[in-house]
Amino acid sequence: MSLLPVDEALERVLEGLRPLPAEDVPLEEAVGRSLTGSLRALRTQPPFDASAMDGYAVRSDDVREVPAELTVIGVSAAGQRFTGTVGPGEAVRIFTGAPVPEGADAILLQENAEPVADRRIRALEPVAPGRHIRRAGLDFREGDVVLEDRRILDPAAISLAAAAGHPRLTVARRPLVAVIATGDELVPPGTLPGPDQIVASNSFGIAALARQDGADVLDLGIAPDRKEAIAETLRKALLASADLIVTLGGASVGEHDLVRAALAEAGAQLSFWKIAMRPGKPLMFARLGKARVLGLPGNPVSSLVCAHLFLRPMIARLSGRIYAPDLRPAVLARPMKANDGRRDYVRATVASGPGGLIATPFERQDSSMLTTLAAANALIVREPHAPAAEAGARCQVLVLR
Ligand SMILES: Nc1nc2c(c(=O)[nH]1)N[C@H]1C(S)=C(S)[C@@H](COP(=O)(O)OP(=O)(O)OC[C@H]3O[C@@H](n4cnc5c(N)ncnc54)[C@H](O)[C@@H]3O)O[C@H]1N2
Ligand code: MOO
Repeated sequence: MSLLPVDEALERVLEGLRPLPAEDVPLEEAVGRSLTGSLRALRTQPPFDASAMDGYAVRSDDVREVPAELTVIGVSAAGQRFTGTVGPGEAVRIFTGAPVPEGADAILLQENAEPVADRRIRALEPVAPGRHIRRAGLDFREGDVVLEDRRILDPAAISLAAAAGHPRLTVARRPLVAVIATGDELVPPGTLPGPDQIVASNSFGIAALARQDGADVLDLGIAPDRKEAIAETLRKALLASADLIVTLGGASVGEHDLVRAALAEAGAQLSFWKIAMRPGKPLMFARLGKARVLGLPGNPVSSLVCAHLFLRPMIARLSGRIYAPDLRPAVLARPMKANDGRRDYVRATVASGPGGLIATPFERQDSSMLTTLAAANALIVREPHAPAAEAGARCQVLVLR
C-alpha cells in the first residue's frame, strides 16, 4: 500500500483551517497571542517636547559662550510642568521626562553646570539647539499604526500597545486541544502499574507542547481499549467545543488498535491513515463535527515527533500565526545508511562547528525511547530513498530547541 507523503499529509491537515474568531483580552493575558487587525495609537508619544536628561532647560543662545551664568526661575518635573516662559539669561531646573518649558530650546546637563549662588548656576559647556529634547511624537503620533495585523504580541509589542493607550487587545482566540490517551495498559504517573502495565506519558508531553504554542488543553484521561469507550470520549471532546482532538495510541493494525473504528462510530470522516514517515507511520487525520482529529501513534517518540510536524502548524494556523519549522543545513558527524520509502526524522544533537552546524545522530532510534528524544536538540530529516551518506555529507536538520 502506498503511503501518503509527509508534505501532502500536512497540506490536508491544514486545508481550510482558519484563525479562530477574535476575542478581547487584557494586556496581561496577551503575551504570545496574535493581533487581529492592525493597532492604531490612541495618543501621541511623547505627548509634549520632553527632556531626555536631568539638568536645566536653557536658551542655547545664552550658553553659546561659556562659562555663562543663568538665573533658575523654576522647576519642571515629570508629571508637573513649569508653566512660565524661559527668558534671556534664565533657566529652569528640569528632570528626565518633564515637559520642556516655553522659551527653552536645549537641555544643559546637570554635570555641565555648577551652582554659584541661591537660584544661580554657571553653565560650563555650550549646548546646541534641540540637544537632549525628545520632540512630541518622536515615538508615534495619534492614529499611527503601531502594530501590524497578525503581529505576535511579544513583550515589546505589549509595552508599545500600553504606551499607545490600549488596556485590552483583540486577538485570535486560543485553540482548545483535547487530548485522549487510549490503552488498557496505561496508568497515570504516580500510580503503581500492574505487572503488565506501563505509565502513560504521552499526554503530558503533547499537552506541554500545545500549551507552549499557546493552546488551551483539556486532558480527557485514558480511554480503555473499547471502541465505544473511545467514541464516548471523542464525543466528550466535541461537547467541550475542542477545536483539535488528539488521540494517542491505538492507531496501528492490531486488534486493540481501535481509534479508527471509534472515529467511525462517533461519526468522523477519515481523511488519511498511514503516512510515509518514521517514526509515526500510523498517523491518522479525521474531521469530527467542527473539530479536527489527529490520531497520533502510541509510541512516545512517534507521538511527539508527529506533534511537532502536524499539531504545531495546526495550532499556529488556528491562533493566526504563521508557522515555519526551523529547518537548517548541517553536515553529518557520522555516516548514515540508505533510507527506505519513508521520510525519516532521526534524533540527533546539533552543535556549531567551523563550517556550520554538525549533526550527530543517536545510534539507537527505537520509537519507544524518550531518553534519546529528550537528549536530542534536532531531528535529521532524511528523504525517502536517500542513498547512504558519509560523515561530512550535507544534511538537513529540524531544530527542536
Ligand atoms: N503489524 C504492525 N505492527 C505495527 C505497525 C505496523 O505497521 N504493522 N506499526 C508500528 C508502528 S510504526 C507504530 S508507531 C506503532 C503505533 O501503534 P499504535 O498507535 O497503535 O500504538 P499502541 O499500540 O497503542 O502503542 C504503542 C506503544 O506505545 C505505548 N503507548 C501508547 N500510548 C501511550 C501513552 N499515552 N503513553 C506512553 N506510552 C504509550 C504502548 O504501551 C505501546 O508500547 O505500532 C507498531 N506496530
Ligand atoms: O512509525 Mo512507528 O512510529 O516507527 O514506531
